[in-house]
Amino acid sequence: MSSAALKIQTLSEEQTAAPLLDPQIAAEPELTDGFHLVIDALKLNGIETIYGVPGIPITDLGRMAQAEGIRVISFRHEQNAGNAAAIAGFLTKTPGVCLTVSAPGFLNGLTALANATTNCFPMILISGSSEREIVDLQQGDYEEMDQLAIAKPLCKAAFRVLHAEDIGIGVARAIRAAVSGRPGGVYLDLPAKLFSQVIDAAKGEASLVKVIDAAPEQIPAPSAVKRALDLLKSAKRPLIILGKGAAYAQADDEIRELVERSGIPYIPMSMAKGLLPDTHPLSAGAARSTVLKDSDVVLLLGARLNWLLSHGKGKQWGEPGSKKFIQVDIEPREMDSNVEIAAPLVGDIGSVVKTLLAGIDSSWPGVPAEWTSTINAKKDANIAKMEAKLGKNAAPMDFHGALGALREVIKERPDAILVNEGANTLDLARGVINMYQPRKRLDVGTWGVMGIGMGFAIAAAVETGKPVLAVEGDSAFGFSGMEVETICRYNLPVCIVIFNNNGIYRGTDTDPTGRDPGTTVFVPGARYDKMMEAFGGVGVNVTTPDELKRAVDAAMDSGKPTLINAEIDPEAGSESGNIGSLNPQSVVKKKK
Ligand SMILES: CC(C)(COP(=O)(O)OP(=O)(O)OC[C@H]1O[C@@H](n2cnc3c(N)ncnc32)[C@H](O)[C@@H]1OP(=O)(O)O)[C@@H](O)C(=O)NCCC(=O)NCCSC=O
Repeated sequence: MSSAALKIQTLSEEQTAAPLLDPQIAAEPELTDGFHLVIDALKLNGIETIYGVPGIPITDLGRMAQAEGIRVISFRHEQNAGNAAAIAGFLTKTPGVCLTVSAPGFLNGLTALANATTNCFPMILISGSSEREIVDLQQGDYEEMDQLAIAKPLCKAAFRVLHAEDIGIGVARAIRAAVSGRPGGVYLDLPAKLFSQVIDAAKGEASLVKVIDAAPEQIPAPSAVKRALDLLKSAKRPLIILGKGAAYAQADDEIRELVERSGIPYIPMSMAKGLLPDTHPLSAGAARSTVLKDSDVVLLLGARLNWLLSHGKGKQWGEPGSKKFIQVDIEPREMDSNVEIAAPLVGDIGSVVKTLLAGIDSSWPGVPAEWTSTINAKKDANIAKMEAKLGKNAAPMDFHGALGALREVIKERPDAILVNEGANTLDLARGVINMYQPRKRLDVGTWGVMGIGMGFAIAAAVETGKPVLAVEGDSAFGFSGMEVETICRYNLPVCIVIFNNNGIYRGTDTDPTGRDPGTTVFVPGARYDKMMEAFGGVGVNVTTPDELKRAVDAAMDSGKPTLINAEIDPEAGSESGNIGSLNPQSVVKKKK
């Protein structure tokens, strides 16, 4: 029986005083209300978890959802709850739900919603909102704001439900919009009055909608597949680029087969690492510059030609006109967004890869040995260069020494989830820490946004039950650090390692006037581990890679919430990590 069925009986005083089996009461229709209908609609559509922050007007919604068996994870800030919902969507292909209060809470969640949309993560931000009548006349309601209008440009779709009988269709629209086609963020506005609207339970139940086949397969046209295969066959130096769209698709076996059967070298974008193990012989990740520059045909599989790939042009891509692109994407308008796409393949990744595989048969020409040996030579040289930097067990630690220790942790526990954010901490970890399984590396994504750390870590632990290692720059951690309390409260198997070099990029900046600290430095020698201890978790301070490895091993084995403050040399680190070239710098000297 649905939760809508028992609920509310509005009894007059005389009725309450009457005997229990009074036929007059038995004849009362069963009632339900907006609160229960929202919960029923979510449950009907397989939503098992809500990430949010309680408050007016959704406090009771959270309580009731918990009572009805939905897992409700309450955060300390909406942005972190939103990030959790977004990554839950990425991991499960079901929209992650974030629940926030009106105006300020809604705005706090909006960054995560916009980030989810940019990254193509399916997510629904449900916010309570103030009374329409007062908001529209701008009469100064509590937390007055036209939230729907504000959300619209920042997400894929935005809906408002005004009547209890429309809750079912509103939730269904939100779910379908989030996951169908290119996934993204959806906003669902639920004004406070809606929750207490009472309607007949049977009518309410009949109004619920179960979304059938929320993200239908999209099969590419045979002519488009032939065009792509012909181009791929003609290549002398082919390359596959795996993006996080490929990781999202959960077509892991087919993608692996495509790479292995075609013999084409591949590079993974950051969150596609582990789709095939980074140690795979066809991985060209350690020869990135070479393959981007020298390849002649590039198959983009769920990867977009945005800033992370230098928009598909310029020095990094070799001689102008030297490249032909095949692009696989579910969104037709992605094609030609930066350069000409010679063979657009529009469809869902799973369906497209299956059709490509059908064309890779015994007549497949294979990949010229000259190309693979060029790649292997570059790979070996870069790997040897990298190895020389790892394994230094000195204090103070540099980034490579510390990351060398963490590389071993993931090698020994390939099913653990790695969350990673920072500048140097992100860029260097991406290269050093090999991944072995799909969707195990979660990071700053398309925007390079800081602040995803604790939200991602919490959702990863909740959704997968696997141990999570969050490798955080000290600055990046600060954006969501208060959620260590949430991690302790829910006793989640999350181990946070903070690369603490006393500042952003480095810890050595100074104020030329001598008045204040430099703009990029933090309190020197801060002990982030004490934050975790304050909430009953395990805090450890380490100064060498050996100590770091021991502490992380203990945390991953015990599953206890742990925060390890890893003291990194304040001199270590470079400006903006390795994307410093994007950071404008003044060349004009100020006149005295
Ligand atoms: C833009 C990028 C996709 C591309 O960066 P690149 O430096 O060109 O590539 P990377 O993959 O990091 O590789 C750097 C070099 O290391 C080599 N490389 C990669 N993996 C390995 C391994 N395992 N061993 C040895 N060498 C390796 C790779 O071939 C490159 O060398 P060569 O082939 O010799 O070139 C990436 O930097 C990125 O994802 N950046 C996002 C950064 C971000 O969002 N920051 C948040 C902003 S924080 C605000 O400050």
